Amino acid sequence: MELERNHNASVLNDASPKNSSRLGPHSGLPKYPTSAAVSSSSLLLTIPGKKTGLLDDVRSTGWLDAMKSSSPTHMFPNDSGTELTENDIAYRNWMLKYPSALASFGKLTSYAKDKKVVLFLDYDGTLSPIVDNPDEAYMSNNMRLAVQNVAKYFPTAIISGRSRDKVLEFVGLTELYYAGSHGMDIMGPVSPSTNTHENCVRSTEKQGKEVKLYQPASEFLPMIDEIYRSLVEITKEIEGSTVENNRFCVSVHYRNVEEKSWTTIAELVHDIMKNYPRLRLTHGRKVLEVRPVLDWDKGKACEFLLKSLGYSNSDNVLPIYVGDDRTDEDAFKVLRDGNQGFGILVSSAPKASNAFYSLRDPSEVLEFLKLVAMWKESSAPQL
Ligand SMILES: O=P(O)(O)OC[C@H]1O[C@H](O[C@H]2O[C@H](CO)[C@@H](O)[C@H](O)[C@H]2O)[C@H](O)[C@@H](O)[C@@H]1O
Repeated sequence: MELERNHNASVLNDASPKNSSRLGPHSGLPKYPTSAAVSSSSLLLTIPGKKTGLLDDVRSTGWLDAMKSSSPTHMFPNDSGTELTENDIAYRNWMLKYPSALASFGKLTSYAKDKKVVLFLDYDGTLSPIVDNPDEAYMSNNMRLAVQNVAKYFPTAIISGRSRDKVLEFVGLTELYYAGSHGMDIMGPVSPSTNTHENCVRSTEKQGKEVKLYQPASEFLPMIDEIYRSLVEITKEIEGSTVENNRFCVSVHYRNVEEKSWTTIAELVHDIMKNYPRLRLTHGRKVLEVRPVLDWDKGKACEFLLKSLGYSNSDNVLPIYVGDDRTDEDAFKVLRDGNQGFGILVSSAPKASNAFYSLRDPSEVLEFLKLVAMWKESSAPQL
């Protein structure tokens, strides 16, 4: 599995930022204009030529392996004093490399001293538990309150694979910044620093607030709508499958599909993708995600938002990104490579990551956010 290999290759030995000085695909006839004709051409990714046409590509390219491993079995370390299982031991060993952000909170606050903390939060599996029905992935009121509290003190952005409107509907907090469609639909602060970006426009959101909208994949909208309709059509006979239109990308869910039909679903999606060389496929948690071939992801979205906030190349900022999914790794990597903050991986199973710290599940994310707000409240100057 390519992603796993990449992560293993890029994970550093020292999981703590302490040693850091700052902190720390497809061919076929194109149906749409080629890169020369699109305004975001500088963001277009080059995808290696696809091997010619066999259906067993699905197996040879590792799609099925990736589908099977896309949502790891949950393992809960045994804290009750009884004998540890192999899984418990594996998780504990893994935590040596990715320490708990709760247990390491003192250390984290020492990095944050005299810096402006900026919080980036993924939605599904981070703020809301993973559930069978994507339309019912609600976050708890306690979580909402905790996010609202941290946002009083720190610029806070939600970075999700969902459409921006959908994630805003779930979160319901207008004081935050939002990046939907894996960062391809950003609603951020108005600032002159990002005005030079193409596809960047000022807008007024429903509550009258002036915001900046950045949608680097806007010319892909007709293509995304078209493939969404085709995916709905071809998967309609597969019991349990659902297709979600996330505006600039599409999710094909197979969480509720019997495992024996996964090959069929993979082959159907693979076949359709052959007609769309300008779209690519990534894997999430029991979901296949179709998105534009664009050099833009959650990591780029973080960089864009930091720049909009006036913090690019700043030593005085500590960005913290909390996420559970493979797509969050792009953001973890940006922070790690830039020595400019750290990622916190939400996972109850060991996995290679570019994050520095870990939290086990959304309930620990809640505790973490509460601690962050309490820390700020207790360190605020008394009037
Ligand atoms: O970036 P995220 O906010 O984590 O969004 C990633 C995908 O999340 C959703 O799917 C996942 O959560 C669902 C609800 O718990 C679950 O049923 C599904 O199996 C998971 O893959 C969302 O529905 C997708 O569109 C997002 O791309």
